[in-house]
Amino acid sequence: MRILISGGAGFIGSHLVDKLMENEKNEVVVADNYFTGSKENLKKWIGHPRFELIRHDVTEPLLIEVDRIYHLACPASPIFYKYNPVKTIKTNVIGTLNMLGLAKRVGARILLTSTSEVYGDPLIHPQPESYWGNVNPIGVRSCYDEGKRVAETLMFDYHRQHGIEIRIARIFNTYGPRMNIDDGRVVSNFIAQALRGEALTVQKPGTQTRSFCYVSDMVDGLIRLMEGNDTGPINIGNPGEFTMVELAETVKELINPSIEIKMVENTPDDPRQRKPDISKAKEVLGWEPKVKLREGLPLMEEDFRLRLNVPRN
Ligand SMILES: O=c1ccn([C@@H]2O[C@H](COP(=O)(O)OP(=O)(O)O[C@H]3OC[C@@H](O)[C@H](O)[C@H]3O)[C@@H](O)[C@H]2O)c(=O)[nH]1
Repeated sequence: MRILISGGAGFIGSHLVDKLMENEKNEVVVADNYFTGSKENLKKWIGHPRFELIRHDVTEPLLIEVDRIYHLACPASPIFYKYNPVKTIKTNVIGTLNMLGLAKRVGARILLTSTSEVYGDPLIHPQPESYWGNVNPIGVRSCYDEGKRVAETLMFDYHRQHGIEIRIARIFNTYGPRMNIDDGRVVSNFIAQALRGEALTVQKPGTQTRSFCYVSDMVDGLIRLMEGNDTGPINIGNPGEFTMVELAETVKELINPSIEIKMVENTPDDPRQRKPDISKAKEVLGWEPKVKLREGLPLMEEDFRLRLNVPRN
């Protein structure tokens, strides 16, 4: 099978490449513009006969013969997606149109990685796929959450109008090795701060919650969804829910007990609670996450120690 991964040089994308390359029948093509992804994440595959890496921005059309498209391309960290919001919404809308156009032309099945952010600041907890969400259409996060909502709409319209085979995953907060050190998301920030001996920056009020999924579980869920029979949307996330203060305390305990935890200002529209209802993923995909936060954090710590050159004492 020939498989295209848009955004495949990102941290989730590159773990997906590793998993798909294990199957000798797969050929993998990655298209990435390297805005947040990097060649470094794929260096072990460069030159491999079943692997190809293209510098490509999904807001431009791509002509290529493939059987499967994993459409991941889009900056995912709030700092990066808010940096150039017009570009973010173009990536979600024009990028998804281009990927759907390609799927239509070559008859490929396409999977969109949507997001838990489609639920906005949710009024239902935990969030099932049937919940329509509580999203601010004109806020600073809208380029991403409304962008992904339009991307989901486009997927279903191409499915209904043109019979394209679609799959939609709603990804909840994901972490693991190869995240950018300066990614800006909370787990990578806290681990980098703990290793550098800096205070952990908990954004106020600190009682907001997130549920963190380790990247290998995420990749397993995405492949099951692609190869299964259900269009989705399906939540893929770990239901273990933590406040940001609890997360900071856990990182402090596991990585550097001598650091401080300080409260800092937050950004607008930060969702107050988030936890996936994964009953559909269990039932339809036979999927549930295996790696607990206390197991995943040390794996990420190892990777960050190497890249930050902070050896264990
Ligand atoms: O240094 C920090 C960074 C973040 N935070 C807090 O940690 C929480 C999580 O923030 P992150 O930036 O890691 O991620 P968010 O949950 O806001 O968004 C993420 O959600 C799901 C994914 O689909 C998206 O890729 C991403 O947008 C927020 O409440 C934020 O205020 C801190 O307390 N300190």
